[in-house]
Amino acid sequence: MTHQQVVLSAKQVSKTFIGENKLPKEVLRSASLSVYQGEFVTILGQSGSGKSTLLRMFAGLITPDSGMIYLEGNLIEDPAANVSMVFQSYALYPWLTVYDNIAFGLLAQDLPPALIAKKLEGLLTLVGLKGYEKAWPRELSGGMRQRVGFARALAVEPKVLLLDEPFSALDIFTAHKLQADLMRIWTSGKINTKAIVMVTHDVEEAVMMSDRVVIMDASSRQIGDEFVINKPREQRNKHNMAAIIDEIGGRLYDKIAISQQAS
Ligand SMILES: Nc1ncnc2c1ncn2[C@@H]1O[C@H](COP(=O)(O)OP(=O)(O)OP(=O)(O)O)[C@@H](O)[C@H]1O
Repeated sequence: MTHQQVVLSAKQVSKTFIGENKLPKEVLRSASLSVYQGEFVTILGQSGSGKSTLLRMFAGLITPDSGMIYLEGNLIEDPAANVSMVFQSYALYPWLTVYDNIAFGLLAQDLPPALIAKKLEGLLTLVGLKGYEKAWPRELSGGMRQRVGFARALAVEPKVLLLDEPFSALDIFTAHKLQADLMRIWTSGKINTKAIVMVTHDVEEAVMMSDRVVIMDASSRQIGDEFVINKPREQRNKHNMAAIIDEIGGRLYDKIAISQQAS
């Protein structure tokens, strides 16, 4: 895997929201993060530290007050067509079948139904949804719904896939199965996606899946520590990754303690 070429980057982005109490809340302060070709980067950090805000900026869903977001050198200012997002809550359309949910982005591009069917054939098999095309989201388990979420995101062949706690609503067995399937798809070379950025609270999940884990620092409101995970994924397990899981968990704990003291 080559990591030289930057695919996605946040350059000194800042964001202040006006909270429900009408007071400004600074969430990001000149934060920067570059994601390289072939990289799976995970953002960890305490609740409210701005992880999802940064992820939504990468998708073009939130505009920074200052700073820039670039996808392959092009400024992202609006919802980006080449970027797909998967949400914790699945965010499926309940009035559409599994197939139509997955095809939604392609239908929006006005592609002919036969071409859409051709494009989706392999994907349905890849994500384990073959035979479920006519089902309704309400008929599916959480794991299967999230498979639809992944398939819908991948159907448009995004350059970048953004994952906002995609496994956290699932039981641990379903989550592990889906994580393994995503890893298989990601490393299979069958998708054209160049980089994945995930937000999670689960340190073990981050270490098992990522090439690099970064921590959003709630005090500086920037990306703080970074950990490169060099061990090949197929050789990683809970035991041989225990030291790095502990180190990152400890660092995270320290950051939370520091920011709680400051507030
Ligand atoms: N549109 C908005 N309007 C006002 N405040 C917002 C908005 N979006 C986010 N916030 C606030 O900004 C802060 C950071 O939110 P964000 O969702 O980015 O954090 P997070 O690190 O992803 O948190 P969590 O881990 O709990 O999901 C929070 O205090 C949140 O309430």
